[in-house]
Amino acid sequence: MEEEQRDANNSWDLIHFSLLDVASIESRSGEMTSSHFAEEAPVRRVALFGGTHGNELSGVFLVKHWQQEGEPEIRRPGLQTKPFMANPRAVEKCCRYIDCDLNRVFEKENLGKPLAENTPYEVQRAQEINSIFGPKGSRDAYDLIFDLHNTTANMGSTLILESSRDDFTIQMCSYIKIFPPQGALAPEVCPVFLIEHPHLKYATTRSVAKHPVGVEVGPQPHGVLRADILEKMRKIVRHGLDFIRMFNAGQAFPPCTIEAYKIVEKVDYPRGKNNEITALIHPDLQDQDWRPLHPGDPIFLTMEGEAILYEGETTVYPAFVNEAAYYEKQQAFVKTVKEALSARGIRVSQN
Ligand SMILES: CC(=O)N[C@@H](CC(=O)O)C(=O)O
Ligand SMILES: [Zn+2]
Repeated sequence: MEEEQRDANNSWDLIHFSLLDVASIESRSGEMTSSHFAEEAPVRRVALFGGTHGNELSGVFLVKHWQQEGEPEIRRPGLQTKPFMANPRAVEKCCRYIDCDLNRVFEKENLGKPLAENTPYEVQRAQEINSIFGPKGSRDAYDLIFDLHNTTANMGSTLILESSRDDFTIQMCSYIKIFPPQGALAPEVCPVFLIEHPHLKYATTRSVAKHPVGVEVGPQPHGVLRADILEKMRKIVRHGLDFIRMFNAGQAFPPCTIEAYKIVEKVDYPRGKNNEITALIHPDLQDQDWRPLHPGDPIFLTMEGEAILYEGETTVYPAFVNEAAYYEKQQAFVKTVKEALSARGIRVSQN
């Protein structure tokens, strides 16, 4: 991403940092200690999932590598890190999924369903994953899962969070975004995408862990490996693991506020009578993920050359623009809004 946006993001962070209201942070916490740090359990069991979608090859390739190499890159003192291929049958076929999207089936209902002959492969696999890394929502669940994805959209290195109340993952994102030398991925920014929403949230594979973290790096076509994209994903994982190690070792992290993009709406393509797509993503919107979309800006282009405009009343920030995997989900892009995400100060509990 370009300098301009990075500067904008940084100044935005700074403004909100200086406005940080410590009293409101304190009021969120019953457990706050006298020095204003919430104590959290150590994060000891961490899984690295690749191949949740079998054609998103950065994660597939990294997980295969880490499994072979005996994990030197991902080993950290006091941490158990497990690289894991989430959908091996889809990986083998280099397709997103076999029967249904694995990254949508982790509702409690599916996880507890008795298996039958016609149970989709991914639902069976979800139950296996839940028994290895969950059970979802229980004390026995893995502490944290990094779930590695690629997108065909120009989203850069995006971190996906599921909850605005998960101090640990917000602190981790803050560390990855802004810590020395100038942010782990400098000069690139690392947008944080929040999928918390009453209807739009989906039941992800990583949601079996206590702290789910999605890593979404693009643009990369499905079924293709790009060295630049792989390197970005790898850096995020390394810095994420460093953060966990420092936290477990007793480092305290002060309250922080980061900029996030929160999902507000999915937008479908214009469609004709037989539900066929009648317009393409407009060239002015293509590759413009995380850039402001203002009322009146073009979003689609018909075959007759007519621009279809964004008719909303407020500026939004599009993401997953022209994601290949979302044509079947009837989704051309998602609208997000900027939101400040605050976390309490945290440090590891001693008992
Ligand atoms: C392109 C793609 O697969 N994106 C992921 C996003 C996520 O992991 O939350 C998905 O739709 O499951
Ligand atoms: Zn994916």
